[in-house]
Amino acid sequence: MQEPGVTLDLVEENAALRARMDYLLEQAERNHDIMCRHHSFDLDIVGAGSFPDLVGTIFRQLPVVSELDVVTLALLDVGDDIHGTMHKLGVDFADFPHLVFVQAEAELGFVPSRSPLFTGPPKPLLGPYHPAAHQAMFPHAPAGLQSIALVPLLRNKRLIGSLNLGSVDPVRFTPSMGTDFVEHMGSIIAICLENVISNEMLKYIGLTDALTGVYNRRYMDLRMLEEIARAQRQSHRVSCMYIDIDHFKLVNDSAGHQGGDEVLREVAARIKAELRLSDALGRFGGEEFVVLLIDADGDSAGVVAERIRASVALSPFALSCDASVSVSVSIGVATLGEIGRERAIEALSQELVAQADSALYRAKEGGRNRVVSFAADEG
Ligand SMILES: Nc1nc2c(ncn2[C@@H]2O[C@H](COP(=O)(O)OP(=O)(O)OP(=O)(O)O)[C@@H](O)[C@H]2O)c(=O)[nH]1
Repeated sequence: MQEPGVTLDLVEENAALRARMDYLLEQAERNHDIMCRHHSFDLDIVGAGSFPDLVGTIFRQLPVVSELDVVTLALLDVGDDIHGTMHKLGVDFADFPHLVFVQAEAELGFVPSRSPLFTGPPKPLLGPYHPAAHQAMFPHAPAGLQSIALVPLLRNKRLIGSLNLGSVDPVRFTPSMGTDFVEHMGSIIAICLENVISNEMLKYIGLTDALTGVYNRRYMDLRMLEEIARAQRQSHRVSCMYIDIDHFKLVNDSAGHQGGDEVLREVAARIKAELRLSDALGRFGGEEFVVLLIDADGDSAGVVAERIRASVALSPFALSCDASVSVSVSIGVATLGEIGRERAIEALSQELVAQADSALYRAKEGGRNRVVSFAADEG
């Protein structure tokens, strides 16, 4: 027969073990849950089809998945290439207040190793949040932000940015913590970022004219179909301008091919300066540009065309060879009338460009440096 004290000890021990097991089971379930959420987050970012889709997913999901109070991304963007290209592709950065662009590696805050023995890539920095040192990485830090992790984003051992995690919990990130998990997260995010950025750059190259930076003909053809379809749905007007530099051959002959290229770039810039953000400017080839004016009737298109003509003719073009050259443009304008639903969009698009081209022909015939609008009776 056992003594009563021994039985009591066993019961207590049993209860303690049971409580410990319940705790461990709860932890295991919680970890499993976190793992599943991270797995689904990984799948979502790997599947992101564009730059805004990727950064949007990171900013939306990561704070929830990792129970963080703030997540920011800093991208190393020497020469403003990434920011500039995304802007041209229509990314609205106001949608991403936690996205930071830095021009130099030093701004990311990773201290380069002073040890001659260790020259590896930077490691994550975990610890307390100090506004003076870290505010640039957290431009909209939540009140009471206490601890942070700055995780380097590396591709082929090259720093491309940092993933910055923040918590109001002072012990969420401490210098003594292991960094395997955040490094793993950083490496997946770095691959995804590099991937979408390269794809967006390729998309941009495929849609733009390398010399002037404006859209190319392929883009304009597609955009025209899109805009005419929209105009058909919303019953607004679409106008088109065909712009051709006058006697451009003479410009090339006098200023050389390089001087001619500079003139093409400057003409594109002067045209663009007169347009609304919603309008589209493309180079159709050689010295010809086409502008698509959204929600603009014939009269307002004529006014914009006249502004463009005047701005090109107003002042000579200063060239890098110290010479300057005076240039003018001729412009043909056409507007789609009531867009009946029975007409095919492709046919309407071709007709619009052909009418602007025909008006341009008249402008050239009429003496150049002028704007001519297509008249319906030209047929
Ligand atoms: N510099 C430069 N020249 C180009 C480029 N593409 C086409 N050209 C030149 O543009 C000129 C076009 O000449 P033309 O079509 O005869 O027309 P134009 O001299 O402008 O005369 P009009 O249009 O009748 O006023 C040619 O000399 C082409 O070589 C380019 O990318 N760069």
